[in-house]
Amino acid sequence: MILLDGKKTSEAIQSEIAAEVAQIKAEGGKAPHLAAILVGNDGGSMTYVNNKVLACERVGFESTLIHYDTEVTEEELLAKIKEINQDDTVDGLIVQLPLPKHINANRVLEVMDYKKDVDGFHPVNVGHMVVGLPSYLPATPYGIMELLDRYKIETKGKHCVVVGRSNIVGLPVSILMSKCTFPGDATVTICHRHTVDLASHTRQADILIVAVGQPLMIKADMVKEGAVVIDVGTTRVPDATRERGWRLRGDVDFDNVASKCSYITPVPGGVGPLTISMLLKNTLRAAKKEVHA
Ligand SMILES: Nc1nc2c(c(=O)[nH]1)N[C@@H](CN(C=O)c1ccc(C(=O)N[C@@H](CCC(=O)O)C(=O)O)cc1)CN2
Repeated sequence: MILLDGKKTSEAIQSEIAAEVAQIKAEGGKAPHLAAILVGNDGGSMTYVNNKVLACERVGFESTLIHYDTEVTEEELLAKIKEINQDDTVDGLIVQLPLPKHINANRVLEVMDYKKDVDGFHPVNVGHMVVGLPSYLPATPYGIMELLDRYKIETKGKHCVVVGRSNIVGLPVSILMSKCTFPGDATVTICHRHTVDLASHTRQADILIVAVGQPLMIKADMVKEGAVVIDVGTTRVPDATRERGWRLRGDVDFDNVASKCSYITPVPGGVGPLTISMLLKNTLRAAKKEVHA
């Protein structure tokens, strides 16, 4: 079994980005600039956004964090997004998800300038991704593709089973895996909450990607011998033995599944860190006007 080391891969990607940014600056160019909007005080969301800001500093980007109380109105949020759309000093904009229930996330994503949508969630970028036009790929699926690529894992003709159909991970990764690219060219099955006999599907997977947020849902008897297993889950579960009172759990029962796999991602240290590096990569591409002129 080979561990897919997301932390090490993420560090390598960030070093590559930092070198490119240093070069841009040395040639008199400006640093890429990411603006991040956070609403509310959810512990996980605050950690992720703070880590994004720290990662920006590490690679030499500029960043702006805009933090609203949970009570912010949708109108206020939309007005801020429109203001940033017009701000030529900002290359990339993200709104951390999930948003509070009183805010319509689709309206928020649609009002964003798709040229600055470095999360790749705007319908224009989603559509471009589907038909193979230049687009920002959503960071987590992009990270999964990067991991498969860097570890040279064969995907062509393989059966890839994706568990979960979210717009952030499950749906886009299933599209990317089915496309005629490397990694890709896989035969893809998407499973979700209404799938009957989930195990009968997951057991057929050469590549199993799980993104449901249900700790330890995938047990050893649900995985084929020699499968590649990508665990996207990062749920905080109470744990009194830890100083912070919780620990992170993936969707896969790693301790019992790992020995059956050819490759597997750990949690933490698997797909999560790549999400941040691929966001940086998209922001760099935005600054270079590489995706949309
Ligand atoms: N606007 C967005 N919102 C959300 C996205 C996204 O891509 N854009 N994805 C997730 C959360 N997410 C990034 O925002 C994210 C999740 C996990 C990690 C990560 O590094 N996880 C570490 C553990 C970190 C910890 O201690 O909690 C790991 O798995 O090793 C980074 C980013 C939903 N919202």
